Amino acid sequence: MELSDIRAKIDTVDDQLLNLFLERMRLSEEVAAYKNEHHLPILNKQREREILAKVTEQAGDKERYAYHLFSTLFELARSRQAELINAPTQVAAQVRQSLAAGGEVFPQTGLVACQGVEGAYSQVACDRLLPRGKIVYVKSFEAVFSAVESGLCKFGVVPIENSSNGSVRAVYDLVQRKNFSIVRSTRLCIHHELLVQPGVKLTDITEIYSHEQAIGQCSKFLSELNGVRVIPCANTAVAAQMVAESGSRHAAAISSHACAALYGLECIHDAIQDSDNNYTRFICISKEPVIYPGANRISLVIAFENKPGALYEILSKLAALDINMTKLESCPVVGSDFDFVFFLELDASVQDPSVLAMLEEMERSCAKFQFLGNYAEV
Ligand SMILES: C=C(O[C@@H]1C=C(C(=O)O)C=C[C@H]1O)C(=O)O
Repeated sequence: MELSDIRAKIDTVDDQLLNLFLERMRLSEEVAAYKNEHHLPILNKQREREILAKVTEQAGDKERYAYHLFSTLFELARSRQAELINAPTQVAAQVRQSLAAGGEVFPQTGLVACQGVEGAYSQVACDRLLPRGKIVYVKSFEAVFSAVESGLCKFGVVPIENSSNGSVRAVYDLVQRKNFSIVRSTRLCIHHELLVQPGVKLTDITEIYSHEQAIGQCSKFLSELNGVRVIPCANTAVAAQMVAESGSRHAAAISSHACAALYGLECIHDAIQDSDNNYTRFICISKEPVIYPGANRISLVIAFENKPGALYEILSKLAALDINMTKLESCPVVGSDFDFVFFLELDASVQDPSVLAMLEEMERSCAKFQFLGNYAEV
């Protein structure tokens, strides 16, 4: 048989399939109305199991394809039923409230909580994110969140991920736990330097201080040094301040070029980070959910049932809308038996009704769904 003849037959089958599919969806809409009237749950696992047992038995060697096809049909039927039955989603309500709170432009002024001291990379990020904001320095990431939570500061700035060292888990944990909203983000190119008291040589150094992230980003350089203790501290700028104030001729700090001038230190090695393309992304958080004009990036935390195809189902929704995913990372839930949450970032805006509809669908189908914000990267 010619290829065109086979394809003509496939076309006929597709027509039949489509009609049957539409008929199946229509029937599941009827079921939805019945369930609504009788207060029954959408999911009926037993019924699905029975159908799967029957169709896989009838499918012979195509058993696993039939399983996949019918699992997808159930998913679509349930999703449609949820659309018809469910009360409005939380994400829709949150988006409505956030857009209303957003006003015309991103605020130009306000107090911003920033971890560290003058010269910290977070301070550079603060200047970029809110050029006319007034910085309040605090000791830890947690303290940034507390300052915003208590209303002391309108905004907080924290690092969220680094291009060579991955996500800053502590920050992701805080954003989730405390229900904060991301309202802006920025990316800084980070160059680390080794700073010492004037005149100190590399061979004099026995202790190097820096923040854990910076230590991780300079691992190659550090592995080539002998007899040196690497000591984590709160911040790269704090490390420079400590070396300056200690007056020690055996201590060095991994810190920024700006901190050398700020704390009267000398750079004896520059660009010591593993990669020249070393970027850190910082986010600006606020207590209230707000979406400002120009928002084009969405951050989410989701979790779903641990079953084959679960992640695929989520990703297929994005593919269907041609949405670019800029981040997908799985993280174990602390204290659980290998439960995972996923961090997602999308190039999308909730102003697009199809994007909002997709988020609602995700919320309905995911065991956990948290909308962290829709914001602009500046
Ligand atoms: C359509 C129904 O709702 C859901 C979808 C099913 C399906 O698509 O066949 C089966 C069971 C339910 O989980 C139903 O209850 O019959």
